[in-house]
Amino acid sequence: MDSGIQSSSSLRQCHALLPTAGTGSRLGGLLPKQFQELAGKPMLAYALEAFINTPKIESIWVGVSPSFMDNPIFSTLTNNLSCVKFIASGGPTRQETVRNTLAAMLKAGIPEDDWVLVHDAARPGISPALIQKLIGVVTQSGEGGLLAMPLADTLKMADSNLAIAGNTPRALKTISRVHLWQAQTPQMFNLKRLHDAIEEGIRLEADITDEASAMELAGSSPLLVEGATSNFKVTHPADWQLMQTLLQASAQ
Ligand SMILES: Nc1ccn([C@@H]2O[C@H](COP(=O)(O)OP(=O)(O)OP(=O)(O)O)[C@@H](O)[C@H]2O)c(=O)n1
Ligand SMILES: C[C@](O)(CO)[C@H](O)COP(=O)(O)O
Repeated sequence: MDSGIQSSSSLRQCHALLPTAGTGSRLGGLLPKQFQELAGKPMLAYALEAFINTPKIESIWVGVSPSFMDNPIFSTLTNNLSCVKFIASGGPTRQETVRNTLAAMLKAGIPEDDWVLVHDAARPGISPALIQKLIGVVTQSGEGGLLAMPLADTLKMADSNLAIAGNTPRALKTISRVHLWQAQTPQMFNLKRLHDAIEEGIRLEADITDEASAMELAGSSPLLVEGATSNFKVTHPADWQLMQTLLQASAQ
């Protein structure tokens, strides 16, 4: 990886953005999940290392909750690598953290036309090969895209018992899974266009749960690039256990 953040106007460079201001409420624990130790190191370290080890990534911007900025974990995670910037841009929602970090990147002089790859700190199964695959498809087509997986299971619509604790919901109908994909990250878009799309989504109070949904709202049709099952999001305790087993096995 190059150490600076200079971009030439003739070449659109790629930057990573890791939102890390979540509280990890569904996982639990004393610290937000991205700072908890998973198979020997903080979960955030896996995603950081994958981007640091991807040669096409020029700089990495980590959106941190202002209350965590003083945490010594950040300098130990990267050995003070100058291409990794920790920004006090965390907001109350994921999309606000991403929007604030994009704004900080623009303010710091990253060219508006450069690419940004937004990746959940809670997806430690990402690898340089997968990041490179997304960069290859997106830069070749010139259009934004995301890693995603075609749905493998049969999909059921449940009745409203889902909302009532202790009740077993019933299937009302089966939804066709043809054309259905599960969105992963990274999600790669033009920096300024993504910033503006999320800004607009927030203004409209739209249900934008990932970067692609903000871009869809703005009229784009992002490319779906097949990811990997191992790139799942660590959300619940069972995900943590499974990821720990996978990471321990791959370290042997
Ligand atoms: N206000 C927020 C909320 C989430 N995130 C980040 O967005 C990614 C995906 O979010 P998720 O896995 O849902 O994390 P949490 O919001 O922390 O989890 P929970 O909903 O269980 O509290 C994580 O890297 C998380 O740190 C963020 O930067 N700012
Ligand atoms: C961005 C994401 O990981 C794509 O699947 C997902 O939408 C994040 O959702 P969360 O509810 O913030 O975990």
